[in-house]
Parts: sequence; C-alpha cells; structure tokens
Amino acid sequence: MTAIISNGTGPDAGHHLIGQPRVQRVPSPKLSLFIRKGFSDPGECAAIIDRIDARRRPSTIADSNGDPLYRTSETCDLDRADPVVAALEERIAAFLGIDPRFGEPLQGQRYAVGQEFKQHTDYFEPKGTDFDEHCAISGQRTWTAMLYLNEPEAGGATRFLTVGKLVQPETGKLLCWNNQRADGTPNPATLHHGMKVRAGTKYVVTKWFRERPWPV
Ligand SMILES: O=C(O)CCC(=O)C(=O)O
Ligand SMILES: [Fe+2]
Repeated sequence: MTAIISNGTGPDAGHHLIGQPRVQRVPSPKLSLFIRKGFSDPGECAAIIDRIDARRRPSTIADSNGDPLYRTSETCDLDRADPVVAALEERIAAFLGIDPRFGEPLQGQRYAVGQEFKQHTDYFEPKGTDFDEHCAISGQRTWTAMLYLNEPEAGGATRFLTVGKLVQPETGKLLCWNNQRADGTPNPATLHHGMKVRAGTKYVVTKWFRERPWPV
C-alpha cells in the first residue's frame, strides 16, 4: 500500500497502520487500538532502559485533579541527538505513516513496585485550565504510540476501561491508538490505566503526535 505521510488525522487515520505486517487491531467500534508484537528487539529495549535509568525524574500530569498518587512513576525526556533514540523515533513515525515533525520528543516512563498512572486520557481536556498552555503551538494530541521495554514480574498491564481490554507488558510490544474520533474531536473511549506494578520494574516509552508540527 502507498505510504500516507500526514499528521495522522482525518478520514485516512489508521489506514497506513492497518497495512503493516503483524499488526493486530483490537476489535472495537469505539476505539482505534492496534498492537504490534516484536516491534523492537530486546537489544534496542535494553539500550533505551539504560537511558531512562540515567536521567529519570518524578512524572507530572496536566490538569492535576489534586490526587498526589495519580501518577507515581518516573519520567525521562529522551534526547533526540542520541542516535539510538532518533532511530526508534523515526521507525515509530514511519510505522504510523505520520511525518516525524508532528511528534513530541520520545518520553520514557519507569514504574517501581506499587507505582501506576491512574485512569486518564492522553489528549488535553479542551475545557481544562492547561489546554492553551499545552496546545497553543502544536494543537491537540492525535496518536499515542507506547512501547513496552520489558516485562515486570507481576502487574503493570495497561487497561482500556471503555472497551474492557487489558494489554500485558511484553518486551518490544508496541501499542498505538488514535486519541481522536473521525470528526477530529477527542475520543473519551481512549480512557486507560497504567496499572500498578506488583513485582519487578516496568519500563515503557511513549510517543505522542500532534495536529501541527512540534517546535524543534
Ligand atoms: O504505562 C502504561 O501502561 C500507560 C502509560 C500511559 O498511559 C501514559 O504514559 O500516558
Ligand atoms: Fe496515557
């Protein structure tokens, strides 16, 4: 199929992804959610984990609801000047058929035992107090790509509450979903929960795409 290089929105959203080998679509009329096992090999995952461990800081959230335990993980902004990071970013964008210019920098997350990211959506709440601050330049978030870098010994699944889908962490497994509906409005059915790690440590990277280019 021909490559559709765009910001990933509009009537063709997801078409490029569906044409890729080994992509599974989670059946739901409410949500465009895709899984690609083995997107990254264990060596690439381990190299990214090393970088997260070197530069992690407490995670933050937009539109805080006042719950200090809402997102208890640690975050790391990965450096695009690092060729390992740049290669992974480019491969994710190509896989989705989205021009890399629309991507936020790749972000790593690390969850120790008991840490989680409670149920939330990745788009910015249009009526939220932080909307303008986050969306003035690059617009709303469109697609999320999330890559599991390892398998914690217990817990740490990602649960999509509206469609009742539980995705288990697996080294190299990529999860992608469209945060928007076909008409461009945010899709509340993308509500998800990064569940508590019960044993071991969980590492993921997240790549968010925007409606307009991200400033470099
Ligand atoms: O760690 C997870 O399973 C989910 C992470 C997540 O939803 C996020 O970083 O926005
Ligand atoms: Fe999320």
